[in-house]
Amino acid sequence: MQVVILESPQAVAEYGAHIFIRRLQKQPRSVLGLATGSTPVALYQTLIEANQAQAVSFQQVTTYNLDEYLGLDGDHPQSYRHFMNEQLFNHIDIDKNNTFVPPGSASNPVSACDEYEQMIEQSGGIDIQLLGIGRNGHIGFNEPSSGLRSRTRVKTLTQATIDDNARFFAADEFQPHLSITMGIGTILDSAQVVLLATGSSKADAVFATVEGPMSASCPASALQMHQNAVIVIDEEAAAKLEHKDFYKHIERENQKLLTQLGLD
Ligand SMILES: N[C@@H]1[C@@H](O)[C@H](O)[C@@H](COP(=O)(O)O)O[C@@H]1O
Repeated sequence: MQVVILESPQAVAEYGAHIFIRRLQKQPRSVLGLATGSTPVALYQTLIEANQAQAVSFQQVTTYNLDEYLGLDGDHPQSYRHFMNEQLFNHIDIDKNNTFVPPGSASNPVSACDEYEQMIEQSGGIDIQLLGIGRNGHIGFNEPSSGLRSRTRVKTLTQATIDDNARFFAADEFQPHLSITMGIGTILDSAQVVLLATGSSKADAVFATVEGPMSASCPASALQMHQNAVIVIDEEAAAKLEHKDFYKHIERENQKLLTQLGLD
């Protein structure tokens, strides 16, 4: 697990975006795993700017989103499909037919989950998966107690997650308590994982993810088992890490090596 600690949320977004940009420059046909929430918004903005400056193209890209609320149609303003259109897809040269979000309004959500897994597999698997993290350590909507090898399925949201996400819904609006989410096993199958976290409200979850025991109590801690996981965080989110200085030292050494090899 590589831990990159940066000064500000903006630096986190740019560092994360450049991982995607470099990958797309090398491999324009990439399959990207995407995330919602407030954290990735600045990263998406950086990708939009890079696309508009013609530094990167999404014409051959396929995307799979992590999760969706069960019971919300893609046209619903609080659906994650709508979020992705607004925050990214409407502003880049991607073919929307190649963008996939779990179908929140599927008549049979159980078989829709299996189909989503098959579609990812048929695309050749995910090259880079972007993740945010919930305050309780969830990734996607894999809440604490999720199986560490779970696949795409219907998940019940915890009250903590419902409360955290209530800010996006009007007071009298229907807020789903169920979701469809890629499983932890699905996420671990991605060739690379990039998790972003910013702000002090994420410090406990980041600590449990990086330095806690691997446990279903903190679903993101399963990333300790991933061969290529990068955790990009700001100082506030890193505040509780015991080995913070060591991670910074490693990152400086990595950068030196990349410069020597002409790969920076
Ligand atoms: N399902 C999403 C997660 O994928 C996201 O990581 C989390 C954190 O969101 P934020 O970045 O707004 O803190 O929110 C939601 O619950």
